[in-house]
Amino acid sequence: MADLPVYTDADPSLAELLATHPHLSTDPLCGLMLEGVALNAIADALGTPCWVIGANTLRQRLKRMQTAMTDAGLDVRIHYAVKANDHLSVLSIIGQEGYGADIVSGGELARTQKAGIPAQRVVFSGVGKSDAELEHAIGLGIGQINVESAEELEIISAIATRLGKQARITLRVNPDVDAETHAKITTGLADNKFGIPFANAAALYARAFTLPGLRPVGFATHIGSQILSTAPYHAAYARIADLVRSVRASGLAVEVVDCGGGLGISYRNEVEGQPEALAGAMRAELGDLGLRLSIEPGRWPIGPAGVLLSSVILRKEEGLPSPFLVLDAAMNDLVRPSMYEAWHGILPLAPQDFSQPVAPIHVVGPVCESGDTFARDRLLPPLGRASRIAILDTGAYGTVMSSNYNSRPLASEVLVENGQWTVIRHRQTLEEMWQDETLPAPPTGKA
Ligand SMILES: Cc1ncc(COP(=O)(O)O)c(C=O)c1O
Ligand SMILES: N[C@@H](CCCC[NH3+])C(=O)O
Repeated sequence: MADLPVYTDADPSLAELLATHPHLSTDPLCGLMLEGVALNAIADALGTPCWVIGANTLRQRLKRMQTAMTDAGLDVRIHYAVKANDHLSVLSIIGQEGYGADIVSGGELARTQKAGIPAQRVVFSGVGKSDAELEHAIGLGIGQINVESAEELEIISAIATRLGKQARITLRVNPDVDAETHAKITTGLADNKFGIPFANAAALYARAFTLPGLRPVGFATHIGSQILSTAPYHAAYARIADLVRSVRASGLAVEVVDCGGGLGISYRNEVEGQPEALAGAMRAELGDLGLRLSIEPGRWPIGPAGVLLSSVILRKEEGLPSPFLVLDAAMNDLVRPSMYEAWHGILPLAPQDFSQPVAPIHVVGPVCESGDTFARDRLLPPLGRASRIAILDTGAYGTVMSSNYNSRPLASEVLVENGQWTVIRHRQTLEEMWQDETLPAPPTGKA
């Protein structure tokens, strides 16, 4: 793996995007295909916008992660980060394949249970777990709680004692390491809200052994998301290894280290994070300590597996320096470009569009914000009203970050598996959008 992301000024061409997305292909009659299924057929049946996830891509990428760990001689448990894509169909694949889950809320915990992932395979992270969430998790016998503050340690001890249970905990340590990613998704710097300050971790770990209702088993760390270099992983794990050695020297047992998630993918032309390099960092820094290791990947396994299908509502070019392609998908569907200036590949669906000359165009949604922009000056063939496109690499942090902004219904979702496609969520109806709202009761008497 190249240690640094490779950026060039040029956007990848349509052919290059196809080459870097092996689950996508083009057919001379059907156009763009995902895992052998024509995306136009899905859009014909369900309309757009519509999310499509390739189950085999998800399975293969998880398997590649597990194999990378095994090949490095490591015993590593994979806890899929539910926040990346929490659909029950996705979670049931995770459960069937024998992986565990990393959760950050009671809602995510409930989803893992509904999808059949045993509570013992679930790890609970997060900087502010409510009492009710902790009670539920401890009551279920959750596999591990990653404690993120001194106060939370006391709260968990009190709740577990009240329930007559032992909570298996690690301390999530903030190693103060720069993950070299977007500031909004950096979590391992000292002034980020996450984790226990490195300098306090050993003393707090010792305190955990003195509190009732706790079974301290080790440490966790997670330095951020969309990480493309292995250097930050080495730096973070080296610090955790130092911590393990020093608390062991003081006579305390350390059984596990949870190495977090964060491995990045190639959205534009970056070299994607390599599980083998991650495994190498884990082995180099933590491999000789006799620990059981785990990871919490979200984006890497599922990001590339998904696309968002959309149709062009119209083209707007009169009197403009640069034309606009207005889609029926918007920032309420996929917020990443507006929130992080994220670059997502865009491919046309029609077969003939792959051989047309390309020209720059701004690609926007219909929401009333200028930030509702998917791409600026994107080189695309001459698309117009009713043309369809796929926005790539939207399997992670896509549907889960959708909203009803501008009273736009949530889009439908499809799972492709073994050449077949199934609707896994129908487009939200207007009634479903407002079903939880109530009108104030009419006044009953005179004022
Ligand atoms: C604690 C924790 N674990 C795992 C993840 C998953 O990260 P990613 O999707 O980048 O693998 C996150 C998100 O950054 C997280 O906060
Ligand atoms: N939502 C972010 C990732 C956040 C990771 C969670 N801690 C994204 O879309 O890139």
